[in-house]
Amino acid sequence: MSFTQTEISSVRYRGDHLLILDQQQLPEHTVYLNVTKIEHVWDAISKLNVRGAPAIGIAAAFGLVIWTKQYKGEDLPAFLAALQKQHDYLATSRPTAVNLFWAIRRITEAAAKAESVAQAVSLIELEALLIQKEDEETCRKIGEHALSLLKNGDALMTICNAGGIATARYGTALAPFYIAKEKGWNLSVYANETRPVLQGSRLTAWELQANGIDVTLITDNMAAHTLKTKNIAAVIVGCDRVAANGDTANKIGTFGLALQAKALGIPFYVASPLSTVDLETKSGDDIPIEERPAKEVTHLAGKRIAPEGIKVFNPAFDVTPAQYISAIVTEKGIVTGDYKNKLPKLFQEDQSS
Ligand SMILES: CSC[C@@H](O)[C@@H](O)C(=O)COP(=O)(O)O
Repeated sequence: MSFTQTEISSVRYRGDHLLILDQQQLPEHTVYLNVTKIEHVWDAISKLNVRGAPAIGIAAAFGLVIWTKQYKGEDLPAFLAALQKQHDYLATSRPTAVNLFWAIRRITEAAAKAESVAQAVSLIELEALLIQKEDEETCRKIGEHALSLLKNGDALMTICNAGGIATARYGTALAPFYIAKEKGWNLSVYANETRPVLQGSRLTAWELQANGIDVTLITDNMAAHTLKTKNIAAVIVGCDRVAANGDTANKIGTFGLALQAKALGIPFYVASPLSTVDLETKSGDDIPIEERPAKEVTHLAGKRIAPEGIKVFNPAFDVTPAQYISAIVTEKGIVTGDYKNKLPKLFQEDQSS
């Protein structure tokens, strides 16, 4: 199967239903789930059919949209109270990626401006469409900024999937590869397979290969050796939540990569939309880390690979302390060091522009 960046779309809004690219079936099958109910959106987020911080936010926002389309009633306060309940319900689907909470809050805030239920429904739809459109623009800008840290011919390393299918388009950490290709540059990337659920091998390798980008797959325990021997210019990763002090939660294994990069003197970059920066979370210690079912560790492709009854620890994310992060690349530019003082300034500029 081959596609271009224009065709990649993790969430497609179709008025009364959503088409969600089922990322659990990739790379074997490219299947869109037909989603007609908010409960299905909750399930799709929780079961990783749609995953990646921005895509989770987009799916949740449209989940509220399809709920409004089924709502019967003309009383605005009752509608807003019911909307808040649906907001709170979706907020329980996954805990770490702050884009989920950011997006559904934007939806309830948009609805609060309405003077009738009909107007609220229309404002909610517009807001969800805007969140999706803005994310595409944001990702492109992140890609352009990230590229300014790189040069033609560089080899990089990444983990998990922070690509087009984790966002509206382009991705965050993978955006520079797409922009580089447009410019006729040659960037190559080593993708960590990303146990336990293999977003690196199933998604990143698939997405980049389908777009003609030079990608080499490695298992997670090959990272240090690869960094040391393959002349890697930088590690670039996405993120699920950046705390006010720059500590960053991303897919489990990211912290290990940051430590390895530091030990080898290789820059470690985090690609982050401002929607993933959470100034209300003071430090990495305050970021809730999702723990997922043991079966993700004890089984591979449905086959048991560990003894029955074994104890399992399965954190989905880890936190890289700010001191290991060479730069955070946002749509508003690149921030290096002193994140605590510099990150809030990006939001101030955001409001004045
Ligand atoms: C642009 S996506 C950024 C992050 O959400 C990504 O790196 C990641 O860790 C995703 O984890 P996942 O558990 O697959 O949702």
